[in-house]
Amino acid sequence: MLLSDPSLLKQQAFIDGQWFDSEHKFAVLNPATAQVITQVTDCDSKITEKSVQAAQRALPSWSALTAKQRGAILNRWFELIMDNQQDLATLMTLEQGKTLSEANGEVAYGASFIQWFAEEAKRQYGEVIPSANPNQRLLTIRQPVGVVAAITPWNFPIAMITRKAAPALAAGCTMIVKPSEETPLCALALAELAQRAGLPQGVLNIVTGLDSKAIGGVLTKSPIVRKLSFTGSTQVGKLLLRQCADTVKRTSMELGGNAPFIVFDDADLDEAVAGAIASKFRNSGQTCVCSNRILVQEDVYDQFTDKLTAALKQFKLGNGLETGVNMGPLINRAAVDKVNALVSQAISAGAKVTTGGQQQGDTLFYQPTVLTGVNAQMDIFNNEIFGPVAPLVKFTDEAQAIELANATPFGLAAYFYASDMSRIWRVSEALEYGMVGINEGLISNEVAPFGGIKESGIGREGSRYGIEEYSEIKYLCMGI
Ligand SMILES: NC(=O)c1ccc[n+]([C@@H]2O[C@H](COP(=O)([O-])OP(=O)(O)OC[C@H]3O[C@@H](n4cnc5c(N)ncnc54)[C@H](O)[C@@H]3O)[C@@H](O)[C@H]2O)c1
Ligand SMILES: O=C[C@H](O)CS(=O)(=O)O
Repeated sequence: MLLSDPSLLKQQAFIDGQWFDSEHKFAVLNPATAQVITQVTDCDSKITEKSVQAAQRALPSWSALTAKQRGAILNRWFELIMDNQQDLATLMTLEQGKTLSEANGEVAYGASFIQWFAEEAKRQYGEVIPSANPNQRLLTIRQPVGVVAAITPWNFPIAMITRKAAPALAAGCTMIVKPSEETPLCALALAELAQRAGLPQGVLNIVTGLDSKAIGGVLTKSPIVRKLSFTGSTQVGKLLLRQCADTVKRTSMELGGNAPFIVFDDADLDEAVAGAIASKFRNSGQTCVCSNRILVQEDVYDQFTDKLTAALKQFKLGNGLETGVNMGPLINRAAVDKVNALVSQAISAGAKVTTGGQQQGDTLFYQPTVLTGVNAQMDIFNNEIFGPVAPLVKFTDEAQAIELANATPFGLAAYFYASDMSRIWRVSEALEYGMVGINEGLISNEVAPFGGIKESGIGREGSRYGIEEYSEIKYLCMGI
């Protein structure tokens, strides 16, 4: 085994502080080799119901702790995650495929949310409101939402869980997490370290299973669950929003993206190429904030294309465990098929390949690819690629760039490179997105509000706003 602490490899669900087995299991595959890593408990609706009951039982005592007491346990969890960073990164590369260096980065990024919200817990202030009635005194207090369910994706198997669990637990909530069936191992290892940190039983529960519809059905229909925090595709997000309506749950939705990356004629082209590579090819193009359409002003289009193509020809595709590999495989066959279909349709509609454009044999590896001559009528312009393909679109002026950038139902992240300050203000304000990178391709961190508008989501994660998603404001009116 590749782990220095093999006990971090867990195969059972984590419910009510116990490792929970069942007769049914499912295989976790290594996308780089197609080999089975291990088998994991396949939870059904009944087991999911047990996790909801466990979270409900744990709520009174957990929420009764002071914020400082909860923060101390979260800080210990943070320390244990960082102490075991290498093993967690190895587990991540094995089950998700990203390179070890990216996996190490994600472990630290994921842990940073726990460190941040361990402190934010202590700053959940209420307020005294000047009364208009001399016989009344008015104030507010903050209280935890209660039992929270989280459903998370495979592309960031640690960070997408801690970005929810950290603020929820800090606020005094208890949580049931259903990780992606593609990447349950990191979630279970997080639970093991939470238990070592002293997190009381039932506060955090991990329900692993193939039947996400059944598990999600229990979590969305239970009146005990007061909030659903979902990260995943817009299609599933819409479904879950509908399912939450019957019990009027609070929701946080971190959904799909279709990020424009605009290169104006006054951009530093070398900086723009570096930013495009960082925002497009991270995690093999499988992030919600990946550049999905690269819009380049006509005067610099050919120069930018040549620079980007030359840089990508240096990329080394391979098993993320190997040193020197820049990019790993896609997560599964469906992901490769989707990228193949989008590239084929673009080429048939007139796009040209300057590098890549091929799946590597019958594997899950797809070459880093640049397409030129892409237009807004192509499927690749209007769909989230979720793969290592950079479609280049030529534009004439600023107004056309903004129109093209805003021409999708999504509004998560956008990027642009320019040097004129008036343009930077105009474009920043005109882009219909929750987050904008200006001369920067990597924008995610624990201190800033992460989230989208339109069909990219509801709410924010990280930052001082992230904990508000897990607390309720109670108004107290005191007659005197
Ligand atoms: N906005 C963000 O912060 C963010 C972050 C990461 C990923 N994403 C988005 O997630 C997508 C890729 O992740 P994915 O393939 O895991 O997404 P997905 O929507 O297929 O799955 C996400 C999670 O939902 C579960 N799920 C699927 N169908 C369900 C159902 N009917 N009921 C209950 N649960 C269900 C899955 O098992 C998984 O745990 C992309 O669209 C990406 O943009 C968004
Ligand atoms: O896939 C979306 C995640 O939120 C990625 S990150 O937060 O930008 O690392």
